[in-house]
Amino acid sequence: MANTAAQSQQKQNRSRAGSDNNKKPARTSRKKAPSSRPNKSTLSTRGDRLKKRSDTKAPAKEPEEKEVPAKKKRTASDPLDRSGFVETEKVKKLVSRMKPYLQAGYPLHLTGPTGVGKTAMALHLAAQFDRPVTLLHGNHEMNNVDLLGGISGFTSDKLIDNFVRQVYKKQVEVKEKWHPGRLVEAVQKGYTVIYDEFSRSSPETNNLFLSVLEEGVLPLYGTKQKQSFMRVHKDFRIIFTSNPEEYAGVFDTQDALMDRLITIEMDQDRETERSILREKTGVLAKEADLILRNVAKVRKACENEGKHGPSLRASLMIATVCQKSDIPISKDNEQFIRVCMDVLSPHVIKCADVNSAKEAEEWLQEEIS
Ligand SMILES: Nc1ncnc2c1ncn2[C@@H]1O[C@H](COP(=O)(O)OP(=O)(O)OP(=O)(O)O)[C@@H](O)[C@H]1O
Repeated sequence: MANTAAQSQQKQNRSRAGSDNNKKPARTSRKKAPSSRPNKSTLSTRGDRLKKRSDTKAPAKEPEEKEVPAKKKRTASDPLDRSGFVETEKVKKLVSRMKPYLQAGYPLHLTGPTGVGKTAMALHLAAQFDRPVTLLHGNHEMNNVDLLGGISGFTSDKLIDNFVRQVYKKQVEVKEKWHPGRLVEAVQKGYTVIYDEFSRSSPETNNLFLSVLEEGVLPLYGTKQKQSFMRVHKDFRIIFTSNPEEYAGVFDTQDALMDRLITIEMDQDRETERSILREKTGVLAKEADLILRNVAKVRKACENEGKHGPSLRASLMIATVCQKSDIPISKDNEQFIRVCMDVLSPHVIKCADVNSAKEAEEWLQEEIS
């Protein structure tokens, strides 16, 4: 009891002190609660004032997540690292011919035989715009779900009301969860899309691109979203690649889509191939010439049959293997001839008048040594 009386007395004293403080604030209370206003004596100039203000500005919100330009994220093993891209005069001219179309927002279509450098060029062009790059690879199984996304499961909200013991109420709300496809993200955020070998996909799938390219909207067919379409971001760009030889037997490229593309035909001359081979593998000029000559002989045989022969890829393979295994690149070296045969035989079987791998090797032995 005595204790309670003492406590009540203390309480009264505190409340009196508090009312005194209201009239005339005590120094101590000021110290305890420093004003958020800066001290005048330290703000003699406007510059100082501005400085102080910005210094005292609290980090109001989480820093916004900024998109790192594609260029800065690249590493040597990244396909978007273009440091290995060889720009000869011819390649430079081609780049400056094609870039303005993309800059103006038009879709570009690179066409040409296999291995001519369409994908390499598309990646190089895409890297010019410092936007993230989305790679799509055409195939007959690709459908709208791959591009637009689909329902990838459910989310459920469960509410259990068990406040009164005898009453138990459970409410479950189940919602379908939509996982946006890669085209949706690219269209929404303004990425550069490379749609490699687009003619391998069915015309029904490629129909999606008609309204993207013409009306600047992506229809969200079958996604069960409230909005039926999405506006295309102003930075969105797209580069298609295709191999005309593949049109036969695959799907006919729809005229409507082709009509919306700016199509550039690509080929590769000996000089460009030579520069790429030398820069990418480090072989000497005479070594590059020997490899290119051997490949050219098989190409010629293929052309005579109306077929496309070995591409620059074959030359790169031969040069890389020889460089990595210290195989002398010389027509008198057995190991080198062996590598050429292994790389080129399948093409000889396809093009020359031979019936077996053995005959192909004999053909090559005669032609390249
Ligand atoms: N300018 C270049 N600089 C460096 N490498 C290149 C260049 N052009 C082509 N290449 C190389 O040549 C090879 C074939 O090029 P790429 O894959 O781009 O051909 P493609 O035309 O897309 O072939 P496909 O139709 O078979 O897909 C690749 O190894 C590529 O890196």
